[in-house]
Amino acid sequence: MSAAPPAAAAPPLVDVHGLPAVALAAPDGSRATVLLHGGHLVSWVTPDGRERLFLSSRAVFDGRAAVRGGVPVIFPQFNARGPLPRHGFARGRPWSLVDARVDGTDALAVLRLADDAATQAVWPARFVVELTVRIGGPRLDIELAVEHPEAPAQDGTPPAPWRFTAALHTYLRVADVAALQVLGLQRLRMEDAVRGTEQVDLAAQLVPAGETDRVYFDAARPLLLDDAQARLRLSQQGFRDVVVWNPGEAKGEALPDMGPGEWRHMLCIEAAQIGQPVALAPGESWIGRQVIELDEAAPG
Ligand SMILES: O=P(O)(O)OC[C@H]1O[C@H](O)[C@H](O)[C@@H](O)[C@@H]1O
Repeated sequence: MSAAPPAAAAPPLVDVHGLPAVALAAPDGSRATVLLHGGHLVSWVTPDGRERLFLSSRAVFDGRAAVRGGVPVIFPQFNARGPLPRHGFARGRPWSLVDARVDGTDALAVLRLADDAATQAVWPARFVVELTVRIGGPRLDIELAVEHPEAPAQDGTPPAPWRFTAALHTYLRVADVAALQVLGLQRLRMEDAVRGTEQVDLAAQLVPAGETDRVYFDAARPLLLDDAQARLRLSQQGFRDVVVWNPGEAKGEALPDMGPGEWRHMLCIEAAQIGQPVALAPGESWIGRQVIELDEAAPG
């Protein structure tokens, strides 16, 4: 898909390891960088100057592969739960910049991905996906809007309903994955891909120990991530499920695009829609959002 021209007020694109990106700067000093490749947020810096997202030192920026870190957009299929390549195709496609500006105390960017010949070759659906990244204060707000347009495809095929799963696959930077806890997941139905079990999680907190790969379903309450450096509050709307992932030592060291030992400094807490795929008829749309806030009462 060719990139749409940015809106008049949009800042010039910057270069991130050879890929075009939009750089956001809010009046309070918070900053973010979003690659057009994948609509991929790769950096979020809070006003205190601290990077809050993990980005692998060996991330591949070749304009095809998914970047290891930041916030990959997973659409229209989560993981291997369908016929498409793992995690769908949105994270490997070129998105276009629709808007980027300062809005009061915030800075925001809007990026768009629409179906084209390449997506239709693997997934015969007409779609428009818009990602809005908004920063300001100690807060990151990411919205994913998915629309089923009413118009027929270019070849005249009438629009038909389709279903998708999705996630904002957020890689949080943590001091030490073995010394943190996630609160708010108790009493949720959970699929544990490491143990191959499905159960209701009764633990008051999740303390990742080794490889962790879990889907928690119908996670309605906000989560807290406490580590030595900060307390983050994560909330979501639209997305019903939460994924918590860390590859652990053996798989983390084996990932070709993860630097040595770096798996210790990341934890993915993903706002996801997995258990109940969303069905959209022509003209319908769906919105999911993940909001991450630094709790300033905590140390760090
Ligand atoms: O390596 P990727 O394709 O980016 O996937 C990374 C991870 O994503 C999700 O969190 C899944 O639950 C994991 O099973 C998967 O390993």
